[in-house]
Amino acid sequence: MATDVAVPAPSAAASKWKRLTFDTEEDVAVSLAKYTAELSAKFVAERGAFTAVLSGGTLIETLRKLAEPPYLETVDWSKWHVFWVDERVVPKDHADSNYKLAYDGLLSKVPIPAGQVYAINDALSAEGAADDYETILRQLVKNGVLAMSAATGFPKFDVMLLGMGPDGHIASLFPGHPLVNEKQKWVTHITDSPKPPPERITFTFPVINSSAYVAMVVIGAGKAGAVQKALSDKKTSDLLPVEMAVLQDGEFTWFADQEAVSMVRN
Ligand SMILES: O=C1O[C@H](COP(=O)(O)O)[C@@H](O)[C@H](O)[C@H]1O
Repeated sequence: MATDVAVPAPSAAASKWKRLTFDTEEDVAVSLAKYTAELSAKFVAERGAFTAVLSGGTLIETLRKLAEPPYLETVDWSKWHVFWVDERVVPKDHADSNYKLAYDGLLSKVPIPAGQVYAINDALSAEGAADDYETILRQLVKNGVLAMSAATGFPKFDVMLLGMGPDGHIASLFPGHPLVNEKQKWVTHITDSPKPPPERITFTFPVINSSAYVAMVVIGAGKAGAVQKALSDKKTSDLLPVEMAVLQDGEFTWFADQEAVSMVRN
């Protein structure tokens, strides 16, 4: 059972925002698969392609129902283009790789053409891999696969399916780290991530905030403190990264279980 709350986000008065709360993680997984499949159908019909950005972490497990019937058969996987909002700079077969996590949990089970899955070049340094990934994105904009936001001048992905750490970090944008203030680059790198492994690449806030749709998926009591702060209408200057995700011209949806919103006052 979902509780659907659609109110202006305290930090995003101008952007569309809603919170969907479910009794269990299983219910979140059911709704997230439906949401993603519906967006895929919408964008494939409108523009003949669907650009989907994944995070690592627990998000991939909660996406599991997308690789099951009916979506396994009904989604037009041939039109999908898959990206990572962040990636650890490790070999693609390493246990810490976000690519490996998504491959094992989703991509190996659905028929997305291999050339439309944009993993990082794991032979490069963190800086080199970030520059290389941005170059690939720029080429996809030229090809018309990836849209641009008229509002921001940054790429506009059709959907970003994101998780959040217990500290409120999203992508590899961590609380108090200078990377949260990057305003020019599309993709940047970090060599001192407070969460291991230390070397990562990450989309920047201008790119995240240019998305058409963002699903922020939060499960479990470990996320409750950050969820409470993010959903509070009392904003302080020490914004968590998740509070800096404010879409310019898109729709932001929280998918939460009861435990994750257990500290939120309705
Ligand atoms: O390190 C990372 O952590 C976040 C959150 O992960 P979770 O396991 O707490 O859901 C994830 O979204 C990000 O992609 C990943 O690199």
